[in-house]
Amino acid sequence: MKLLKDILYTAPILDAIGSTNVAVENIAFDSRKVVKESLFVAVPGTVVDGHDYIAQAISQGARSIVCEKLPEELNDGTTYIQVKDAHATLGILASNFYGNPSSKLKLVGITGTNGKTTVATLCHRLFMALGQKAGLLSTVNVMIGREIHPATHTTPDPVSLNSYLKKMVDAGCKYCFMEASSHGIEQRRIAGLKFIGAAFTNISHDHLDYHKTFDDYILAKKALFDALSPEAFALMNQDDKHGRTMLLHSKAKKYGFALKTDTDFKARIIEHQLDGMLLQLDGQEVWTKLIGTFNALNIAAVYGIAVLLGEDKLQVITAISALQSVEGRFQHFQSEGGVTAIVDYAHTPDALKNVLETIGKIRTGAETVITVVGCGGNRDKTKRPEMANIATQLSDQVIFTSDNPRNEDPEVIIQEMEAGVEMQLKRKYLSISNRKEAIRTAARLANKNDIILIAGKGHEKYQEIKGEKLPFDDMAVVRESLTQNQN
Ligand SMILES: CC(=O)N[C@H]1[C@@H](OP(=O)(O)OP(=O)(O)OC[C@H]2O[C@@H](n3ccc(=O)[nH]c3=O)[C@H](O)[C@@H]2O)O[C@H](CO)[C@@H](O)[C@@H]1O[C@H](C)C(=O)N[C@@H](C)C(=O)N[C@H](CCC(=O)O)C(=O)O
Ligand SMILES: Nc1ncnc2c1ncn2[C@@H]1O[C@H](COP(=O)(O)OP(=O)(O)OP(=O)(O)O)[C@@H](O)[C@H]1O
Ligand SMILES: N[C@H](CCC[C@H](N)C(=O)O)C(=O)O
Ligand SMILES: [Mg+2]
Repeated sequence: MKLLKDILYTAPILDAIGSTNVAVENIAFDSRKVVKESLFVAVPGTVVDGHDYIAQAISQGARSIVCEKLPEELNDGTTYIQVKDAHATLGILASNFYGNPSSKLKLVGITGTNGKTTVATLCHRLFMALGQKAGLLSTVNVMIGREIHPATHTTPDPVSLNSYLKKMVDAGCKYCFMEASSHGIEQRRIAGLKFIGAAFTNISHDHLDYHKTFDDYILAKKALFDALSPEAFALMNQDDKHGRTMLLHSKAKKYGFALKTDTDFKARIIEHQLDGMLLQLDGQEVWTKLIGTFNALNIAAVYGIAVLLGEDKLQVITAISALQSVEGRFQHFQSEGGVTAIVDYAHTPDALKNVLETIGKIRTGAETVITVVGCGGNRDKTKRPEMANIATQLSDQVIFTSDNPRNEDPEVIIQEMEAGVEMQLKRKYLSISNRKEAIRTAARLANKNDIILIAGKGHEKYQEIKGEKLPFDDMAVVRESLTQNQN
C-alpha cells in the first residue's frame, strides 16, 4: 500500500490540509476514472478545468486531492494539497507512485517537428538487435521489449507513461526511447522523469493552433534540453538553424549530427535509389533500406544516440544496415501493373516537401507523380494552404481529400487548402473529399511506372470523423485499388 506522504516526496507544496498518512490506491486526473482511495489531481485543461470536478471525485471515493486552488468548501476527512503547478506535480507524483522507473533504466527523449517516431523506433530496433532489451514510447505503439501495446498519444499522460516505464523496468529493459511531443512537454507530461539524454531532429511549421507563435513552439521543445542534468547528453541536428537555440541553456554534454555541417556524427549520401541509400557515416560506408535525405539525418541521429550510450561503433553500423523502415514512413510497393505506391505520414509542409523532393530524386523523369493529400481538422489551419501549394508545385497531379476531419467540415478544410494553390497550377488538382474515392481515382489515373504518394495518415488505421474513429488504412485501400484496376 502506498501513502500520500511518500508519493509527495520532492513535490513542491504550498499548503497541506488534513493528514498525509492516507492510502493512495491510484492516481487519477480524470474524475470519471476515480475509484475508492484514489488521489485526484485537478489540472486546468484546454476545454474544462479539473478543479470543477473535485466534488465529483470525492463522491466517487477520492480521499486526497491535489489542486492549485482550494475549493471554497472543504470536505471533512479529505486531504487537500495545494500546489503551484498541478501539471508538473502530477508528473512528480506519478513517478513516485511507480517507484521512479525512469531512474532505473536509461531513458532517451526525442523531440522535433518531424522524425521523432522514426528515430525512436529505429533506436529501439537497433538496441534490440544488439541484444539490449529496450522499451519504446511512440506515436505508432508502445513496446516493452517485443511486446506491443497500442498508443493513444505521441507522449502519454504522466500516469500511463510512468506505468509503462515501470512495466519496462520489471520486464528487464535497460533502455527506453521515447518521443517528447511539444504538447507533452508543454503540458508537463514528462515532469519528474530522469533522462540520460535527449535528441532534437528539426523544427518547422506545425501546431500553431496550440502554441500560437513559432517562438513559443521553439521554447516548448527547448524545455526538454533545459531540464537535462550535466551528466546527460544533448544531441542536435546541426544542419537545422534552430539546433543551437535548443541547446543554449542546457547543462548537458552537447553533441551534433549533420549532413552538411562538420560535427560529431556526420553522414553523407553517396547513392540514392528506390530500394535504399548508400551512406558514409562517421567515415564508414553503410547501406540502408531507408530512403530520403531526411532519413540519412535520422540515421545519423540514431548512430549518435547509440554511440553516446556506449555502443561499439562498428556493431552499430552493421546493425543499422539491417534496419527496416518504420510503418507508414515512406512505406512503398510496386503493383503488378508497375505502379509504385508510397504511403507516408507527412502531415506538415516540411515533411511533404521532403517526401516529394525525395521522390523527385529517385524518379527517372518520365513518370507521373500523383499525390493524394488532406489536412487534419481541429488542428493548425495555417498548414493547409502551404501543404496544398507544396503538393501542386512538386507533383504532376494532385487529389485533395480528407485527412482526419474531426469536428470540422471536410469541404471547408479542402477549400482552405485550395486557396494555397498558385493560379498557373490550378489545372493540376482535383478535390474528392471521400478519402477512399480519392485513392481509387489516383489508382485509376496511374499508368505503368507512375508513382502515387498518399500523404498524411501513414500508419493510422482509422479516420476520425465527428468524434468517431472509423476503420481506414491507406495502404490497404491503395493495394486493393491497384489490384482492382490491375495496374
Ligand atoms: C489539446 C491537448 O493536448 N489535450 C490533452 C489534454 O486535455 P485537455 O487539457 O483538453 O483536457 P480537458 O478536457 O480540458 O480537461 C481538463 C482536466 O479535467 C479533467 N476532467 C474533465 C472532464 C470530467 O468530467 N472530469 C475531469 O476530471 C480531465 O481529465 C483533465 O485532466 O490532456 C489530456 C490528458 O493528458 C489529453 O488526453 C488531451 O489530449 C487530446 C486528446 C489530444 O488530442 N491531444 C493531441 C493534440 C496531442 O497531445 N498530440 C501530441 C502529438 C503532437 C505531435 O505528434 O506533434 C501527443 O503527444 O499525442
Ligand atoms: N528528419 C526528418 N526531417 C523532415 N521530415 C521527416 C524527418 N523524418 C521523417 N520525416 C517526414 O515526416 C513524417 C513523419 O515522420 P515521423 O513519424 O518520424 O515524425 P514525428 O516527429 O514522430 O511526427 P509526429 O509529430 O506526428 O509524432 C514522415 O512520414 C516523413 O514524411
Ligand atoms: N501527431 C499529429 C498527428 C497528425 C496526423 C494527421 N493525420 C492529422 O490528423 O492531422 C497531431 O496530433 O497533430
Ligand atoms: Mg511521432
